[in-house]
Parts: sequence; structure tokens; C-alpha cells
Amino acid sequence: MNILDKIVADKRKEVDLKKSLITPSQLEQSVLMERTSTSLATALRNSTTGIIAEHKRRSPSKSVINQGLNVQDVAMGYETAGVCGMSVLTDGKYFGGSLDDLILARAAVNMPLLRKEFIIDEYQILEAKAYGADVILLIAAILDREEIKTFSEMAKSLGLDVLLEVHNEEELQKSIMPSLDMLGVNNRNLKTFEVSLETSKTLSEQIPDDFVKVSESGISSVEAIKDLQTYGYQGFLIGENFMKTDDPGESAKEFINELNR
Ligand SMILES: O=C(O)c1ccccc1NCC(=O)[C@H](O)[C@H](O)COP(=O)(O)O
Repeated sequence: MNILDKIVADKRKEVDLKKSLITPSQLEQSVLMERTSTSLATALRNSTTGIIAEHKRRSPSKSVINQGLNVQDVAMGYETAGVCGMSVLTDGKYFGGSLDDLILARAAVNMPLLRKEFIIDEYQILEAKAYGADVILLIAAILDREEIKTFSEMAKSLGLDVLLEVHNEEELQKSIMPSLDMLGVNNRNLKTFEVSLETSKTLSEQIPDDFVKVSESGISSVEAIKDLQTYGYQGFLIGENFMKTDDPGESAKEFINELNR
């Protein structure tokens, strides 16, 4: 069983348990259901740098990255640095995140927040909205076309942006539909954990211009971003490169300053 299959098997059990504890109608009571979301896709279209900075304590590929930081400090640091949005990992077992991280980040900043999660059920989309997200991630490798359609249309009905993540051409071709805002290419091979920015470059031509192109994972230099921009990418999801430092906000700020030079 590869890591994605393991994560999804655990996620199904987790979602079933959560549904028995908090019903969808209880989630709908959240005051954040009334909040008007901020579009990450619009922020990326209007930006020259396009950084989406991630809060990531640990990961299956790297084990511990940084467990000692306060999520609100990280969020405020990223916002001050001028990132376009923040990705908040909410998976607990594999990434050390939680929905508490999302709601705490929401309380601290106004920028768009992406709920970075392995979404396999509509319940998690309701959770995303109820805990203050502006954007959800859908991963083509774990969903069929019908699920992508149902989930993305539900997200749009809640006012959320949708970032659809692909790893290869087959996933891309099965996923293209109007209810998506951004198409993300993940440079990390989830079977080998190998990272290659060539994945983003190879797939770039096949992504229709109506979608904001986002390159995800393994980005650690300004040169890499400048190169990816020539392939039409407007968004760059960066986790470890910032989170491995003592002050991710400061690292993001220096990175963005260098990108603007
Ligand atoms: O990061 C992992 O090891 C990982 C393993 C299995 C599934 C997903 C994984 N990462 C999620 C992400 O998409 C990244 O956290 C994100 O793109 C940032 O990547 P990086 O800049 O390389 O930390």
C-alpha cells in the first residue's frame, strides 16, 4: 500500500468517527459559515510573486520539520511578509496539523487560507468553511471525476475557491472542469517522495489558460520560481523551505524581497 492509500484509508475512518460526533447541521451553526471568503485565485492573478506559504509541522517524506512554533505567529509572519495566502495542513496523523490550527490562523489573519487536507467526503468541505478556510484542495489521485465535480461544485456553493492537484497527465485530463479555480501540479512523487520541478514544466502546456497554475512542493529558490513563471505558473506552494527555519515569516519575507529584486 503506498502512502496516499494509507492516508486515505485512515481518513475514511477519521471522517466516519467525526460525523458521529459533530453532525453537518452542527457544523452549519458556525458563525464562520456567514463569512465572505477571500479568493486565493484572484490574489495570485494580481500578484507578481504568488507565494502560498504552508504551515507544516511534519510530513511522511521528512518526518519532523518544526514542531515548536505557534500557528498564529507563523500566520502573522507570513501575512506581514506579503504572501498571497497560507496553506494550513489539518491532517493530524501524518502532518501533525488540526482544524484548531485552521481556526487559530483564521483568527489571526485576513489573507486567504487553504485547508490542506485529503478530502474524500463532502463533510470535510463543510468543516473547511466552518473553520474559516477560503480554499479547499482536491487531489485528483484519490478522487474520480464525479467526486471532483460534486466536491468542487459544493465548495463553490459555499463561496470557497478550489485548488485541484495533479501529478500526471492522466489525472489532469480527467479533472478539467469549470468548477475549479486553480490547477496545482505537485512536484513530489508520492510513491518515491522524489521531487522534480520538471513535473510542473512538462504539464504546464496542457493546463488551459482559464485556470491559475500553481506549482507545489520542493520549491526552495527564487531562481526556481523565475523559471516556473516562464511556464505560466502564478502560484508557488512552499512548505518545508520556510517551516524548517526558526522564523518562517522572516524567511518568507527575505524570499519575497529577493524575488522582487
Ligand atoms: O510532504 C510530504 O511528504 C507529503 C507526503 C504525502 C502526501 C502529501 C505530502 N505533502 C503535501 C504537500 O503537498 C506539501 O506539503 C506542499 O506541497 C509543500 O511542499 P514542500 O514545499 O516540499 O514542503
